[in-house]
Amino acid sequence: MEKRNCPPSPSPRSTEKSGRDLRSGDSNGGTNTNSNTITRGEKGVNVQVILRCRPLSDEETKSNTPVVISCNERRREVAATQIIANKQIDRTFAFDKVFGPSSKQKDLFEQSISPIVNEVLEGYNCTIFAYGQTGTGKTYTMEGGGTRKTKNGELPTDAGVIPRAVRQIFDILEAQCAEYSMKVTFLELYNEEITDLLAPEEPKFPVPEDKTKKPIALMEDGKGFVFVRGLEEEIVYSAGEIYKILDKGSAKRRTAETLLNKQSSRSHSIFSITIHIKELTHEGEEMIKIGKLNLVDLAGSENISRSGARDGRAREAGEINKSLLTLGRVINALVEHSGHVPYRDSKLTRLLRDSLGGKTKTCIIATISPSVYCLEETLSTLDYAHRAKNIKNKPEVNQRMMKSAMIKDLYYEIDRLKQEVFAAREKNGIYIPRERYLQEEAEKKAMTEKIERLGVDLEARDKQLVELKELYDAEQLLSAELGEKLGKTQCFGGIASEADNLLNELQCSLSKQEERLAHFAKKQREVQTAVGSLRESAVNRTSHLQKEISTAQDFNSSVREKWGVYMEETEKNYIEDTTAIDTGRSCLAEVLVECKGKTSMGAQQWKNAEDSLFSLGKGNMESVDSIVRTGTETNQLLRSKLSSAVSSTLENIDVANKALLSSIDSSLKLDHDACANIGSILTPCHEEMRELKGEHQSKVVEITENAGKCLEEEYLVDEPSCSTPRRRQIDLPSVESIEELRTPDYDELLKSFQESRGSWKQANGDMRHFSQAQEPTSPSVRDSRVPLVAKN
Ligand SMILES: Nc1ncnc2c1ncn2[C@@H]1O[C@H](COP(=O)(O)OP(=O)(O)OP(=O)(O)O)[C@@H](O)[C@H]1O
Repeated sequence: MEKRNCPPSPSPRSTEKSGRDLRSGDSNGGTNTNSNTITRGEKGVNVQVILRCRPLSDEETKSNTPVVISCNERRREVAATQIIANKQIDRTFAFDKVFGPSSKQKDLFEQSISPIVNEVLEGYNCTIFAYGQTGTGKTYTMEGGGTRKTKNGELPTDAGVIPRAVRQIFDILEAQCAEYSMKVTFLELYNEEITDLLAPEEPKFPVPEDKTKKPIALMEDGKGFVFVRGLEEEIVYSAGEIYKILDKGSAKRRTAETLLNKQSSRSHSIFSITIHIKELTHEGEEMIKIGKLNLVDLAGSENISRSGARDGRAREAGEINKSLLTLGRVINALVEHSGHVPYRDSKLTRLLRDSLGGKTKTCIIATISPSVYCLEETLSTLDYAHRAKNIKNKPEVNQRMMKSAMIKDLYYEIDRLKQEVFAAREKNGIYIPRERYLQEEAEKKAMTEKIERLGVDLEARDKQLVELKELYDAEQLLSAELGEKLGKTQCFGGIASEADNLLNELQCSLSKQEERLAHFAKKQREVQTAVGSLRESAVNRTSHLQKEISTAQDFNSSVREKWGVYMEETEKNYIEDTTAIDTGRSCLAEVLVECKGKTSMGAQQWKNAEDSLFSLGKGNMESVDSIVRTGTETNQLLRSKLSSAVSSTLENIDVANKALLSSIDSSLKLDHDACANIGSILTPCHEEMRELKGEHQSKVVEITENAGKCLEEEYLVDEPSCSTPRRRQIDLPSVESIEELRTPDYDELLKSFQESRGSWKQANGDMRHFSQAQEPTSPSVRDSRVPLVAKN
């Protein structure tokens, strides 16, 4: 809140550290001892002011932001520390209740708000404001933190005043088994325009954001009560629904990014809960008790330029200031008991008129930050809130309504709404019932005529006034002349008394003229005031009508647009449906034709069967019988034969199966034995082969060595020695020796092998294996042996 917007607060009695300045300011002569009981003076009840200081945010803690606020909850005091000219100065403020940085949502509600909610249930109107700089926790206090889910029906710990109040209302009413209904409204005030935050989302098509939030009008009824025309009222059946409504409303709330708080809300919001409770009088008459709770979350009260808002939001800044400024002025006027309280200067104060000096019970929750960087704003908030403590309201319980009267009222309301709906549905252009439109037009005309008449009257009276003034001046002149003459004629006694009389008469007439003149002047003033107010109300009504007409036109064009789209869609669907129906119809016809053919064919067959049966039945009934009988007998015979054949076959199969199984068993056994034999033969063979291989290798080495020697000794190339060499005896191998080296053929090899094995087996005494190995039965055995022998 800008300093210049603040109401001029009494100069603080600041002290240095040693002394403390307690600014109780309670006009009733001291601080409230019981914060829950609002101080009741002769002239009314003081507005209750609660102070809440939020904790440092994580970022502030990380950056070691110095704390300059200390809260003493027990003494209900808040102290702000300032350093001025190197001196520490503490300024202390007392409130009805103080909640420090570690205070819980639950504590604040139970200690300060819960009693107010009880009073709402008693039939009072109550208002709770949250006032403070952006980011100090107004929304947190009113709505709650981010947690939206309820656990086992319990509210989350960070739930704020609104959900807790609703929960308490439901709990109490249900415990009392009361018959009641509850409805809520949620509106936003931004740039002096009111928006319904619960209005259904109208446009299906992309519409600029501002158009979806149509401003709605603030009206005054005949008794001077302010109301918001056409505001959506949602009936609530459970506390849980409130979150949905809050979410719906909050999503619509305008927020703009500022340097101080990214989600800083630049608008005021008013959430109202109205409860109707049925009561029975002693006489058994049904009465309705009505209580209303307004929960107001004001826009950030800080200095706009400090928050970083720039050109684009100049108007916004101005308008927000306008509302808060007027709020401050209203508070000032109330505190100072000025004759004129400027409620009408802003919509906020018009809407909350009854909460400020009216019949409503009011509580202000002032929120502050503990940071040194917010000290200026904090002091401003503390001053503001402290000053507001002196406002006195005169709370009154709302008059109970007779149920029957209320029902009657509701019927009227329903009728009015029906008319509006009808007009909206039927008419093109203006969406108010024709009757009302005509009435308003007639009123407007009458008012214009009245203004004109009054204007003419005023002119005539002006003329009259001028004439009277002239007359008065002439009389004054005459009186002066007569006075003079009287002086001259003093000596003449008779003449003097005559003149005296004349003078008296003249003075009498003069005073009469004066009276008439004053009367005319008063009349003229009255007429001028009446004309002024008529003119003002005419202008208001005209602008209101224009607004309504433009809203209606907007609505009309959007409906037309929707209607166009709807017609297009319908036509498309109609064409699609017609085609589908045609296709279906032709398919059906085809199927029907087919069915018909099949039916007639069936009928024909049926007829044929009938005919043949008939002819059979007629002529050959007996023969048919005998045929059937013979057939049955033959059938039985065949069946018995078949069954005996089947059983004997099955037996045979069984026997054959068994034989097959036993032969398979013996074959398997033989196989097994053979495998075992082969295994026992193969093991020694393998051993032998290894030995042979060893021998062969040593032989190969020997041969290679011999060949080398031979080459060296016998076949060296002769080198020239220039002399005739001595004759040498060359030792050539004989043909037989060469033949000996040749590999014998397979049969011979086999034979020699068998002989060698025979001698080996005999040496081992295993005749059985030997005899079996002599004649290899399986080709695999032979195959595996041949290459082994050939290799070695
Ligand atoms: N008493 C508190 N305890 C814990 N966190 C808090 C408290 N008060 C505020 N905060 C946190 O501080 C941040 C700002 O709070 P909030 O949005 O309620 O401020 P505000 O005054 O409503 O701001 P604006 O004017 O921009 O709407 C939020 O993150 C909120 O959770």
